[in-house]
Amino acid sequence: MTATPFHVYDTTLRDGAQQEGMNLSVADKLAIAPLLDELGVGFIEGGWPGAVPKDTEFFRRAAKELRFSNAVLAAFGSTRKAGTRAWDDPQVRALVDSEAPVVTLVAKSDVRHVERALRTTPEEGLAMISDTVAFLVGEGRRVVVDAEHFFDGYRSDPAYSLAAAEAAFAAGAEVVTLCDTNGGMLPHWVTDVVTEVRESLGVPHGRDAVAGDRLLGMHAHNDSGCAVANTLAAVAAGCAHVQGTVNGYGERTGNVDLVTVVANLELKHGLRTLAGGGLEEATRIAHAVAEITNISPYARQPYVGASAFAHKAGLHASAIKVDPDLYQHIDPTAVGNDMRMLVSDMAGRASIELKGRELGYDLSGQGDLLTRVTTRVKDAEARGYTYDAADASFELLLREELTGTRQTYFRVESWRTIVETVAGAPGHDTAHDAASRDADAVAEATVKLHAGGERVVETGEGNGPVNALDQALRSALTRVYPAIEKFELIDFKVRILDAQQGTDATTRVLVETTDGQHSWSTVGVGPNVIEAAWESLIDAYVYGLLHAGAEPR
Ligand SMILES: CC(=O)SCCNC(=O)CCNC(=O)[C@H](O)C(C)(C)COP(=O)(O)OP(=O)(O)OC[C@H]1O[C@@H](n2cnc3c(N)ncnc32)[C@H](O)[C@@H]1OP(=O)(O)O
Ligand SMILES: CC(=O)C(=O)O
Repeated sequence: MTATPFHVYDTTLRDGAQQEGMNLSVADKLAIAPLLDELGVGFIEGGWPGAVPKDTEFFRRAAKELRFSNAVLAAFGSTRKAGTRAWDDPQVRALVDSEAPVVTLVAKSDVRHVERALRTTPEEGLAMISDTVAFLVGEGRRVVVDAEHFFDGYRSDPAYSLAAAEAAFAAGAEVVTLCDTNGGMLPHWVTDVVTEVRESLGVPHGRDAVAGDRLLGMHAHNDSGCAVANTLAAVAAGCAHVQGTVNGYGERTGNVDLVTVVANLELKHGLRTLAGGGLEEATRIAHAVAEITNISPYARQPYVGASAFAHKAGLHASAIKVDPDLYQHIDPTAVGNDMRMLVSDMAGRASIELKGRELGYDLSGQGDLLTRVTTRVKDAEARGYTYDAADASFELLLREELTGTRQTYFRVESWRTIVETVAGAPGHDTAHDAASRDADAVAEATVKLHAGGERVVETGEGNGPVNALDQALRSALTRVYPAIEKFELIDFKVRILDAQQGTDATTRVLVETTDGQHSWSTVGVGPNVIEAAWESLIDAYVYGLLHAGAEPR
């Protein structure tokens, strides 16, 4: 007998899509599925054919268009309706028609749900499970049974929940997944229930299972904040199949984050769960899925978040300089992530040295320089600057200390901006209220500067003063520095730092700029929002020119 491989079962395309605000098209699903296969999951649940028209179409196209290296497709659906026959139930037939080799049936295993939600008898509830599983097995399908509300049901009436699981196994189900549908379980409850169920049903522990053995699975939701812990507890207690979603998408507070689960199992328990070394691609894949779902990745997500290995405190950096393991639970490359140093008022010299290394500057052995930069950063942060969100401004500061001079591509003589509403302008209606007149405001900016051996005076128009300044600066500089044509301001964040000062408050402006390939962030601070934005904008242009390799003219 060969050992049964551990099952990693992804339900991003089905339960993940049940997340509020998520709406996956067929094309989105067809684009996500290959990423899940690349990650190395064994099962990809594509949706509920027969119930959701897009899912029916997904299975139709997937059968023709997708070829997986690691995964098989699973079609999800429910057991037959009460009082019907499985082969007559159109939704059960749609599961067969989907041509998915695996069918996952949601089945009621809490007798209270059978009586109150299905409005049928406990006996008919069990027959619905056995008939449907037996029919699908007869149709040549591998069957997984998702025993809905299993933990709640078992804690209230263990005999019925066990009978539901036994009915599924006896009819030929390969896996019975114990579902914490309401997500309220705690890890020690999960340990107790899984252990008792295994013993009652004669299911071997996952680590001892061989082909043909009954297997238990775990399907966790995160309502109690314990989804990962509950899934790990279930595996430790003997489950050999885990279900979850990439990025923890799902109903309410989400399903368990499958990447966190497999990273813990592989890196902490030494269990082989994914095919083909996909864990090292996990960060890229999780972010690529987030691009398709159009939900911004969560920076503090375990393992794959942008902040998962970002270090801010100076003391952490000083130890990391000796050995990164001193302040990291794993090597970030194991999940395809990177260590990053954040520079802020909490930085020490070690933070600056490591940040310098990250940016390509070897600052080792330059104690005085490190002290000067650390002091400048702390002083500037006390005045409102923030460098952990503005790497480009930090690099300009560092270069200034390294070279003793600030790189200048142009010398600004003056700048000015005006905002006005023009009566009679297209779309302007003088009869409107004040709020609508504000909507017609236009901005104009003038910059006077010296570049390329000339004095240049340019104006720019925009929908706001910063946009107008950006336009004017661009017009003034592009002829001398053509690289600027590719620069685009993509984000602009304003924060009032001492709000109790009212209109006298200090303002911080963060600007993000791209050249189409890379993006960089800069910071400016001032009593006036436009002044702060101007400072940030100038840093953005200087940094962009520096990295474009422009020669000052
Ligand atoms: C825990 C989970 O997340 S399970 C996945 C849930 N996902 C979804 O619900 C998304 C897709 N769902 C849908 O498109 C629709 O809800 C459908 C097509 C499934 C059902 O819609 P409708 O046919 O309009 O039925 P309606 O919502 O009124 O009632 C559901 C029916 O399913 C029955 N049912 C519910 N659970 C089960 C089950 N596990 N097994 C068999 N029948 C079930 C109910 O008893 C009810 O039957 P009735 O029509 O005889 O009263
Ligand atoms: C099956 C499922 O999605 C649940 O019980 O949560």
